[in-house]
Amino acid sequence: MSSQVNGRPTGHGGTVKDREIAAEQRYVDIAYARLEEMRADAQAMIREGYRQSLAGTKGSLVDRDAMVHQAALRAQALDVADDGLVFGRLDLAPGEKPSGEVRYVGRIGVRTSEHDSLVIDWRAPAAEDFYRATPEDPRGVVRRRVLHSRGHTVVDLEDDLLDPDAAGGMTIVGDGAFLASLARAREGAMRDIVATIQREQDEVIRAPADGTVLVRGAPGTGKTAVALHRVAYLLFRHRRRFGSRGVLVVGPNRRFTAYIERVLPSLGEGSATLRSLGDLVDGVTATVHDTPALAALKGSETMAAVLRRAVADHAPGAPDELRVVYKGVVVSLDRRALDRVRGDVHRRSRGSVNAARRQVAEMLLDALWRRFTDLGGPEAAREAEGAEAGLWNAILAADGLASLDGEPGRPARDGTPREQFDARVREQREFAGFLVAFWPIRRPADVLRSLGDPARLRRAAGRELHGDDVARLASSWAGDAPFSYQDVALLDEIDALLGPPPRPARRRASAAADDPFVVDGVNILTGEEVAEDDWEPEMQELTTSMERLERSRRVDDGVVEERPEYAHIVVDEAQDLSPMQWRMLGRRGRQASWTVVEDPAQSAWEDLAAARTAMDAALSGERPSSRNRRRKPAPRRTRHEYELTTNYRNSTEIAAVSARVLARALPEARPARAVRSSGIAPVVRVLPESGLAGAARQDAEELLAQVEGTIGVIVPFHPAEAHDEGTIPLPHEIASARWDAAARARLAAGLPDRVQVLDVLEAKGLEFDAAVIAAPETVAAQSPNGLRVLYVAVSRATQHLVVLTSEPEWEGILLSG
Ligand SMILES: Nc1ncnc2c1ncn2[C@@H]1O[C@H](COP(=O)(O)OP(=O)(O)OP(=O)(O)O)[C@@H](O)[C@H]1O
Repeated sequence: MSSQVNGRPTGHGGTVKDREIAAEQRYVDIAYARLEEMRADAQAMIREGYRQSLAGTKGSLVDRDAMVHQAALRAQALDVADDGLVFGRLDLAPGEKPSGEVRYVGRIGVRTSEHDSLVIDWRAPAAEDFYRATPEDPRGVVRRRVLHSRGHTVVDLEDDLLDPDAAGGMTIVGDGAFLASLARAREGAMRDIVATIQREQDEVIRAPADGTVLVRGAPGTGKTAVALHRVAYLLFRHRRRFGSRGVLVVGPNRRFTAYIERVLPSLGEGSATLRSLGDLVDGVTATVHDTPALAALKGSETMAAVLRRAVADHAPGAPDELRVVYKGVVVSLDRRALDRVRGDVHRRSRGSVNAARRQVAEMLLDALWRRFTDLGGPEAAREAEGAEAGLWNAILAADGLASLDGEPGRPARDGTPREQFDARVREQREFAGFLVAFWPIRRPADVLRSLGDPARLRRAAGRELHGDDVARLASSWAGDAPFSYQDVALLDEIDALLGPPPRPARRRASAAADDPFVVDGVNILTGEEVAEDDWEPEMQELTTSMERLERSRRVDDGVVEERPEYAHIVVDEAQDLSPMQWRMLGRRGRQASWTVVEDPAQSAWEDLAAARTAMDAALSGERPSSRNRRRKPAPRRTRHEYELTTNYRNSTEIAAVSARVLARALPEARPARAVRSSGIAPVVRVLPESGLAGAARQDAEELLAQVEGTIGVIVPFHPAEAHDEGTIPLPHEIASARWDAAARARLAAGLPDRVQVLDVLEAKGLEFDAAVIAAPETVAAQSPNGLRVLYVAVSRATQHLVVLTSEPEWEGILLSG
């Protein structure tokens, strides 16, 4: 028999619950005392590592680095565990131990100095029952207890009785702390959920490490939370595999990555790389979104072929004639001849265009030699040479010296005529200058900007783009308009075509002596002076691969030299990725396993089928092709699919509003089940359009008094200003002009930080205690998938939802379906 209590007074020593809390506190104190000792050990190990480095041998340097690195990671994990170290307890049914075994679960594993377990790491197999046991399938667990702590202090408890028959006299304490924890105020940054992970979520977190895990679920079902906990799990269970090559987590925008960035460190995992789709390419940060129509164009796979042709076109400003003089004969290559050389090099060196200058030089020499022989050059040269030698011999004879032919040591006839020709041409300043201008090292950004010239873009477009599309695209890249989120994927595509520039040619002078392109100590292909001194790689200190990835080297002109590849990639909000964005991710994970989380019902992307095909290619490690020919399908990797069904974010009241929007956007889709009622009814107010912004501000101010946490004011999307030039705005674009950056800044002016004013695209993945949605009618009309975008907006709030509209029918749509 067990007794259920909700904090009933019990005379001495407070309530039953107080007594239980006090008992748990004693255990937690022991765990913290041990944690303190473990920390001291880690610090001692770091000191020992540095002491060894003073010994100074190369071997000890490596040992020292490894030791310090491991100890530093350990110390970091121990620090993280300091807050809420122990959060769970399992009482198992009596088995081998007559009274039943007790297991404590926490953020990290803690053992006594005799190696007995005090706390089990939440990711360890022995902790699985904590998340998986249910009354239907108790898995040997009689009671599951969640401990809520503040710092080192246990402040609350909540029990689940899973096996009443085995409970004996066990005390069960419970007052719905889990539901209460869902209603807590949101602080503007996502928190970990280790203490309350639910069974269906745990199955995803601990899913097999190979292949792809694909997770679907409606807003608020914990997809993001689960994906992040899975990263912590994978790094814990497969540290060698995932820790060395790294894990990449990709979110839709920077606001989102800022929102989730604390979760992994709070789980003790600081090593994963977190990037948004706008800053995946080093050196570029997207700040704007394109209009839906433009984004659809830029995101479509057609762009791959367009960019391939753009890269193969001549560089802006490239000379269209090459002239050299050899033995008095002028040899030149005209535009057609140069185009042939360029085309040949591009065909052979796709993916390493920037490093192909040597090939270009060799092919130019071939073409020049052919031209020279066509001109009858060798005979002319022989005559010129004969005349020249005769002249010299006459001068030498006058001085009583031997003739040139007899001079020892002078290889007057060094090499074949062709070799002599090449050597003389390479020495000419015109040739070296031409090479650099004809085959400059190109940066992806310059190539994309060059497509701001409609004539150039038209050449690259071939028959793949309509005239209007060419005009729209060109105007978006002209001048110094900021790069958009979709542009980042295009820059990565160009980068993949260009490849890295030639590696710095620091090589031994002896090797350089054999290189025909080193003329007078200068490499004419790179302009570098060749080092005189023997160069050997320095003794490099041991670094982790993460450090190497983060250092992914860049040369002065901004070309990315190495594109990191990861062992595991997590893609959040995957329903919004365009085919070109999938190609960008695919390049970073050819050997990777993947966790992909998505909600197709929240997709703003029109051509989902094309995005699916590109996703499949990326996930299977297929090398993207830019040709239209059929891809050779790569072997399909195992795919594990999951669906999350409970909405932990929205109150049932708000979930009902979002379900109505979903029913209009996608009648066949199923909303998730919300579990918590707030008793607060959503509000829809109808106002004249001109009053919407003012009312939104006023509502935000009033909500400040009603919620402790964050407030989101979500307004229609405003396309990048620069992209509007010269195009006639559509009716909904006129309306959206009211929500430009200046208008958003006015709306936010003077309000505290916990109020955020953001557009519907930025709101993806975020959540707030209260949300004010302005102009749903505009959001719905802004794109073919406008209703799905609105569905995202209305599903952001945990407690209060206020919608402001100028169209009276929206009141009915949102409140009564
Ligand atoms: N098991 C849980 N215990 C406590 N809170 C949870 C749990 N699962 C999810 N939550 C909370 O629910 C909220 C929604 O989670 P999350 O943002 O991961 O959902 P999502 O499915 O990614 O939503 P969206 O599709 O809107 O991006 C978060 O505040 C998260 O912390």
